[in-house]
Amino acid sequence: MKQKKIIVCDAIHEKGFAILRAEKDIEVIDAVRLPKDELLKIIGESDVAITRSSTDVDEKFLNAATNLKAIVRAGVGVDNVDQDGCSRRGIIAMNVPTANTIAAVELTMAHLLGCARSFTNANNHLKIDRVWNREKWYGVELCAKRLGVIGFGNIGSRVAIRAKAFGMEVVAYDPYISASKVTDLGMTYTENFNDILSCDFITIHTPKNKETINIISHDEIAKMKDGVRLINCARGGLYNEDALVEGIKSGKIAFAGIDVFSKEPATNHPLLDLEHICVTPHLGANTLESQEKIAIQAAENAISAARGISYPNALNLPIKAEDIPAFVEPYLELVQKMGFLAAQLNRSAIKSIKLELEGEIGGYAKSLLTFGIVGSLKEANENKINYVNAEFVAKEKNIESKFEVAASSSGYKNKVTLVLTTEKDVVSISGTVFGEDEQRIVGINGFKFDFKPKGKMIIFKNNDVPGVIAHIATILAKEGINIADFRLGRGAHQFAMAVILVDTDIDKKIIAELTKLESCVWVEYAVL
Ligand SMILES: NC(=O)C1=CN([C@@H]2O[C@H](COP(=O)(O)OP(=O)(O)OC[C@H]3O[C@@H](n4cnc5c(N)ncnc54)[C@H](O)[C@@H]3O)[C@@H](O)[C@H]2O)C=CC1
Ligand SMILES: O=C(O)CCC(=O)C(=O)O
Repeated sequence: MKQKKIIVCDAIHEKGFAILRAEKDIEVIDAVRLPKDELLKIIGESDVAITRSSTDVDEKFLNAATNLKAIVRAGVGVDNVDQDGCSRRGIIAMNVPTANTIAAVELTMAHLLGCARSFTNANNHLKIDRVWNREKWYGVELCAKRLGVIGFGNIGSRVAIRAKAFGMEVVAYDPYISASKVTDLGMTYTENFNDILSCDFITIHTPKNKETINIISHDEIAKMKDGVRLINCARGGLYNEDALVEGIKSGKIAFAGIDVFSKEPATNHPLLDLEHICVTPHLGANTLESQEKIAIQAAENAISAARGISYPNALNLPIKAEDIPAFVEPYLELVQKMGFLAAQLNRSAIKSIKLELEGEIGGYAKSLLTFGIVGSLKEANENKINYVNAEFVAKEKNIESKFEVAASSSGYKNKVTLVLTTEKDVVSISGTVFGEDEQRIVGINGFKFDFKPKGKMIIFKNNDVPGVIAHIATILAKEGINIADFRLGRGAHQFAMAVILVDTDIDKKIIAELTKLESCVWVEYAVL
């Protein structure tokens, strides 16, 4: 029997190795101590790789991994795994989502206490400098202080519960959960990010993605209380690191507790030169218990994948290609993009996802719905949602998912409408495919359009009065934003909607300016 090769690229608990070595059909390659350029020379032999945050699964890695079938990220965050690159090469990317939750929660609590009492500094002062100075290290109490929690998932919610036990008042910001998940715990849920910025302590527990990178930067720090204390045990770069350095140097930030850096290992980072900070070298998951659990799960999942039996927590497993005729394929991609767009236009806890299908495409409603769910939930659940678990995750979150098939009545041969209902609003997006693969969005909330689902776009709903286009164009021109395309949809009533495709990223300030226009009903920025 030919053995399958599983390569372990980063340190995992010995129990994981023991599980791998016990299987006769598995050959284990221990590459833990191998320099990363050497790893690339041997990765080509392996069927499955187990990695942690020290190995970037990037273009270089994937180009060298010519025989790889699956990669198991032994942890939660998959921001260092190029999932699209994996999909393009047919490599299944998996993670181990909850085994290190408690470890990360408890390190966050340590940083929270460290931020309050500076005991890491006092420790260094006494042990290294041999100075007994009880006056320099006055702290503050957690009790009766406000803690802002950004991201109320597995880790954020547990940090909040522990902080509450310390007598803290917790305010949570997470647009992708139901408010009751927070309020049922006797905490405050907010949709207004400024409520977080006004807290005494702030901690972040979101994935790292385009929406969360720099979620706290210079402007946000400027709005904070003097003497605020900030913790980041999620990912480097969620707090802009230059802004952190500036804020700590100026004294605006009294103390920071930082476990993660934009570029790791971070042995020469300007944050390390500052006094009012406690840093740890990405230790969030490093407890014996967590590493044992992760290693066991990672090893078991890697074995299943090597044998082709199952791909637990697969992030990118596609629906069986042979069951899908060629004309349906672009619709799968289109529906996923429509879900992703709808979720960006309607950011709130999702209640239901419905597909309305016209034409022959109706015969593939179930597969299309899976892709629609993945698209709709991707933004808030990027670590967890995949084609395999989409329905299950939706059910677990009490999200109703359904479809309706009707005879073609709109004049299109095939048309799909995705209706996303959240606690805040209902957004419907219609799409079709022209020719073999010309995907088009043909409607948003009943307004007719015809544009490609691709790129950076501002969606602007307004009162249908003269001068609106000129006002928008003036604001964008002032900011040096080039308009690539401007599509207008007019409704039967007094409203109109514009889709403005732009060449460069749009920051929050521009959206805020557009919101202030008298004609504006709502405006959102989305990227597909
Ligand atoms: N320091 C370390 O060693 C560790 C770090 N982590 C990091 O912690 C992160 C969170 O982990 P979990 O809690 O297990 O993930 P999770 O998926 O359970 O929770 C993430 C939460 O963030 C929310 N979220 C997404 N986008 C948001 C936004 N723009 N604003 C506010 N909330 C948003 C989601 O709705 C979700 O509730 C991981 O993505 C990982 O990067 C995780 C484990 C260990
Ligand atoms: O890989 C590690 O050890 C860090 C864990 C982590 O950051 C994660 O699980 O997201």
